[in-house]
Amino acid sequence: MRRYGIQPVASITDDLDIAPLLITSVGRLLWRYRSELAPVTMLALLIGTGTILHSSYRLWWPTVAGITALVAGVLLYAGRWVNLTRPIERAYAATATAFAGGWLTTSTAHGPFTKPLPLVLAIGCVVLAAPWWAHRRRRARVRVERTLAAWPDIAQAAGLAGSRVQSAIVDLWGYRFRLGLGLGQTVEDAVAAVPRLESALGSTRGGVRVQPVASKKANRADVRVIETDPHANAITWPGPSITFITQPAKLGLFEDGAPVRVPLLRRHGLFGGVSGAGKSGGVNVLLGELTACPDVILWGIDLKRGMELQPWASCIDRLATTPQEAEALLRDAVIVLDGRADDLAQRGKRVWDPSPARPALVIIIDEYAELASEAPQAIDHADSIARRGRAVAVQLVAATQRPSKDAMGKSAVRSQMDIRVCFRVREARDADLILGQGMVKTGWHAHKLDAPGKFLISSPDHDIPRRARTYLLDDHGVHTTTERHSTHRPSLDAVSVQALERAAEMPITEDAPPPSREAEKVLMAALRQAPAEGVRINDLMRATRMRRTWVYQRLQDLARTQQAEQVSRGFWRATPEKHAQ
Ligand SMILES: Nc1ncnc2c1ncn2[C@@H]1O[C@H](COP(=O)(O)OP(=O)(O)OP(=O)(O)O)[C@@H](O)[C@H]1O
Repeated sequence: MRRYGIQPVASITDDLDIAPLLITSVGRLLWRYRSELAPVTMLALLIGTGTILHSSYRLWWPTVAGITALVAGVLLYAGRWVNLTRPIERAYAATATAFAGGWLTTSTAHGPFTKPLPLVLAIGCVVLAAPWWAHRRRRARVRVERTLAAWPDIAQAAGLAGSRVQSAIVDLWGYRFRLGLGLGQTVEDAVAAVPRLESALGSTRGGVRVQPVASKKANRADVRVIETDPHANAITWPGPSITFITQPAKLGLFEDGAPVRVPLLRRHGLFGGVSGAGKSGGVNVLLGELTACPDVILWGIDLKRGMELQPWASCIDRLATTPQEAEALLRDAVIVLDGRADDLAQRGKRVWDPSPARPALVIIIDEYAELASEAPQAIDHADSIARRGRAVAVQLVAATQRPSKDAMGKSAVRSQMDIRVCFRVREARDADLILGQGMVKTGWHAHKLDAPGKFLISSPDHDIPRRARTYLLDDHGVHTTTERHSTHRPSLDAVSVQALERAAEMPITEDAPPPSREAEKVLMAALRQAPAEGVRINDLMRATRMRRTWVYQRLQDLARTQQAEQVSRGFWRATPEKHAQ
């Protein structure tokens, strides 16, 4: 009994020990549920502040009212700055601020416990708390914060002990966080830890991606956890995202739901991937965007008898469906290019700024490999456009299954492609052909893309292998888009038209053998006689009586063998050393 008799004393002592523990636990709970408790905290703060203001600064109520109106207005109109991206979120923030500020203003003047202020506050808090508690993004953010709070344990389990979470962003599709890697850990270590991370973070298999960060810092990695896959279903094209080619076009969505924005002006594009991977789908989206621009004129080459591009015919200014037509089209594109180059030189300008009156010329070539095999002459022109077209806004977009050297004809075309869109390829190394040598090794695994329309993009703005999916523009979509856009198509500008007319009048063909050989002699002589500042291409054309393409091609050849050099833009002469020899 005695033993039991001392029990209460012992329990009092225990209670005293437990008190700080209890306070810490309650504190921890309050901190853990701070987001859910925010409306209660707000209510307490308002009563406290109202009491202080009423007792000591009663006359300040107009200031409180003014600040309230200002903050509510700023939230409503500029809430984006504080990550309130949706209008409904901004409206909520402004309403809550107006209510809290209005209540505080009144209680500053009359006292927080003056009737009916307590009742108004209670009702207001309950009404405003409901959307707060229900808000999906807030709840997701809290869930992610709680998951990442356990990061040291997760990192330990995944073999990344010592790494830290530096920042996290929650979006519609999941969340991503920036990882500061532990001493000596690399992005490759983080990539290798992906299956363990998936398990430790409780995500689905394949739901975690690790990427190097854009700044290329070796001790950082971006981890993306996909909870809802935006690529699970086809994403319908939402309509054109641009009205001028100067704006970046949206081609689809990345896995985090972010749009794939690509500036198109002064860039050549290559779309590659196996049959059925979605190249034509990608080209359709591109056409949907470009046909919405009144400062772009479109030409097309489709040697599959127009199967792919014919549906766009009403928006395409010129469509070639046979090798002969393709060759003529590209030859004319080079003439346009030269005409524009001359026009710029005369105006003392360096680049052609597209406008509806002077549109950019974009040439879409479906199945480029077929062009290379069926119209090899055309490849010379394509090569010329790829090399010199950017400044004058004459651009190429080529789609092909496998852009090998054979299929692409001259390799210059491939190397000049600034935007590479790689759909699924059969073998890993094929991605190198589309994206560039060595890309597969650095994580550009296009062979792992698992659905049509999924792609990797490499361009000056996208240098990280992030999976994306193009929007889907079905036949009906193409039909309605062409109907809508065909009424706003521009015509070819006067400079280009005149260049084409002049060329049509010129009797000499560039591939007639005897005059060509004669012309080569004349060209070399003219270069040798050129003054120190060189001779203009126009003068060389006149002297040789050959077209610009021919002259330009020979000059390139002579430059390669160091027999001629470009002194300044458009001025050439024979290389002095060779001349002296
Ligand atoms: N973004 C996408 N989302 C969903 N499905 C798509 C997408 N893109 C393409 N597809 C589907 O994949 C099929 C094949 O696509 P597409 O014709 O574009 O492939 P391709 O690479 O051009 O093939 P080919 O080289 O044989 O012309 C389409 O019929 C379409 O149903």
